[in-house]
Amino acid sequence: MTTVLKVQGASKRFGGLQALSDVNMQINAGQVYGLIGPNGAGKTTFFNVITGLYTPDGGTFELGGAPYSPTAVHEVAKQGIARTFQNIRLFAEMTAIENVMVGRHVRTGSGLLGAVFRTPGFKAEEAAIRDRAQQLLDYVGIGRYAEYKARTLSYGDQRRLEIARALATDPKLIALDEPAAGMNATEKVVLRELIDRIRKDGRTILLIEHDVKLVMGLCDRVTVLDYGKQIAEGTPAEVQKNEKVIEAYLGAGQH
Ligand SMILES: Nc1ncnc2c1ncn2[C@@H]1O[C@H](COP(=O)(O)OP(=O)(O)OP(=O)(O)O)[C@@H](O)[C@H]1O
Repeated sequence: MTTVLKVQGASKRFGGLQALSDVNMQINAGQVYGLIGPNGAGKTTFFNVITGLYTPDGGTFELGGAPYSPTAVHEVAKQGIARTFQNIRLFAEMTAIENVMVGRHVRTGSGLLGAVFRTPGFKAEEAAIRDRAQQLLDYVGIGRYAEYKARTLSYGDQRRLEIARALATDPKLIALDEPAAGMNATEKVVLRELIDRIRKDGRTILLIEHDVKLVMGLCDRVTVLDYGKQIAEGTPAEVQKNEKVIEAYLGAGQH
């Protein structure tokens, strides 16, 4: 089995607060891996650390068998981790397809500056990139909105657009930060089908999610954080029975 992401001893402190202490994670190719825990447990901090948004205080990081140092977001994207955000971060005034095209430029020669200045190299690549972006919009189910401004899409569709943009970088690992947040039951079903399809198409997914039903239904393995510590790791069935996990959730007033 190929390991896609291997993290050992990830730690991050904010002043007096140990937001992550010594967290380990191994995600194998083709897995959907869940990261759960009560509010403030450190899930987003972990995402921010592995994607280069926060500099870790400690830890070793491997992606696709090679060490990587998560020091800059752009470098991590190039290395092969793409992510979405809890608070959607799209270019609101750009069209859906342009948002995906920006994602694709991580993988092309002319880069974002080429896109901005429309260099000759950029123009040559643009048609192919646009085709690929349209395919990705179709893939996530919002192809008909390609020319709509991102801000005019429904919340659920904006989340799917973020996933399309992440996929555009051809990532080794796609990290989804609460993709179901704010979605209604019907949208959640569609999202679940999409994540399942992404996995079947050979991608590896790391998922932060509050919707425990969604996590338990989708994930192969789960890590549970509480106050920055990893209190459980295992299959959804194992984790659900774990006493520490039950306590952590009840203590946080969640069920
Ligand atoms: N940039 C920061 N500066 C200071 N403290 C931070 C920062 N980012 C996160 N924290 C703190 O670290 C702890 C973990 O926060 P984090 O956002 O990672 O939790 P979470 O599990 O993602 O929570 P939620 O489910 O509410 O999103 C919290 O106590 C939070 O206040």
